[in-house]
Amino acid sequence: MNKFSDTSSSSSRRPLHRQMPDITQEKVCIQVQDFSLFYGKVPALQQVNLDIPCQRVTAFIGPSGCGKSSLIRTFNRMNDLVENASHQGRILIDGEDIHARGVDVPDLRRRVGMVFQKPNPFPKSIYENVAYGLRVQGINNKRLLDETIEWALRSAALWDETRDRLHESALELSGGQQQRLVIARTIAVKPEILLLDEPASSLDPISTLKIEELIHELKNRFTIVIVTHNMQQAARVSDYTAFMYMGEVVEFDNTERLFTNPAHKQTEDYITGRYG
Ligand SMILES: Nc1ncnc2c1ncn2[C@@H]1O[C@H](COP(=O)(O)OP(=O)(O)OP(=O)(O)O)[C@@H](O)[C@H]1O
Repeated sequence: MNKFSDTSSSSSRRPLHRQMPDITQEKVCIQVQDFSLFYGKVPALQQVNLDIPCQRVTAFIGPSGCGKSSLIRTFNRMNDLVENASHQGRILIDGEDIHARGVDVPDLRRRVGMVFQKPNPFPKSIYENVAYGLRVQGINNKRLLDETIEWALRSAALWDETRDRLHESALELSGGQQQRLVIARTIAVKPEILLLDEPASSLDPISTLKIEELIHELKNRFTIVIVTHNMQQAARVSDYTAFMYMGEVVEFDNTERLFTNPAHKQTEDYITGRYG
């Protein structure tokens, strides 16, 4: 049972019209405005509106196929790589429309880093994995590389385990270490936003715990958006949670309130395990 699993009775449920959390005290980092996404003619996201705050952890939860990954993948325009994908509406990051003409997409992907479900280290050394994005930027100064790689590995809670084997293959690391290495590689280029798409779902419980602790540490420096199937994980790591269903955001609120006093019956049914 998670710490927020005591859902309240419907008599104390908040009014259904309330959809957005009170984030007026927060600086907004990502604004999703009337955003719809289609694969061919089939809608995957419908009229999504969401303000995601800076330097907080925002979780997307919802049943399989509800559009969580599709939404997170739009934040760094990964959906550009899907041939038949199209969209309507806008996504603003730091107030700028990411689909506007002239946007530098590789730079957007540096600013908005992404970590996937399965760890995907390159078949290179630990050092060269973390150096990769820096070298792409033309940084080859050894001292600067060494310093940044140490910083990234420390930030990803992997330095102590790798400091003596930096030039060994990354593929020799365990799955959990590989996922922390991928996080180190992602943060080495100093993104503003970290997108985590089910980052722990292929890991054992100890490695999962380490990733969750890491998310807690990293949120002071990055805006984090995480997709997870695991509601306990959403409750543990996030400040805000969006519950999605069939391409729509049904409810978005601060995490504790969403799990203890959901405004919508669909949310309550999902978090109490009635479907999904
Ligand atoms: N490349 C694609 N081409 C066509 N349809 C797609 C593509 N990617 C996703 N979809 C469809 O879009 C809908 C939303 O999928 P998405 O992967 O975003 O959901 P999800 O909530 O992340 O699911 P899961 O939790 O199972 O990963 C689904 O109906 C899915 O089949």
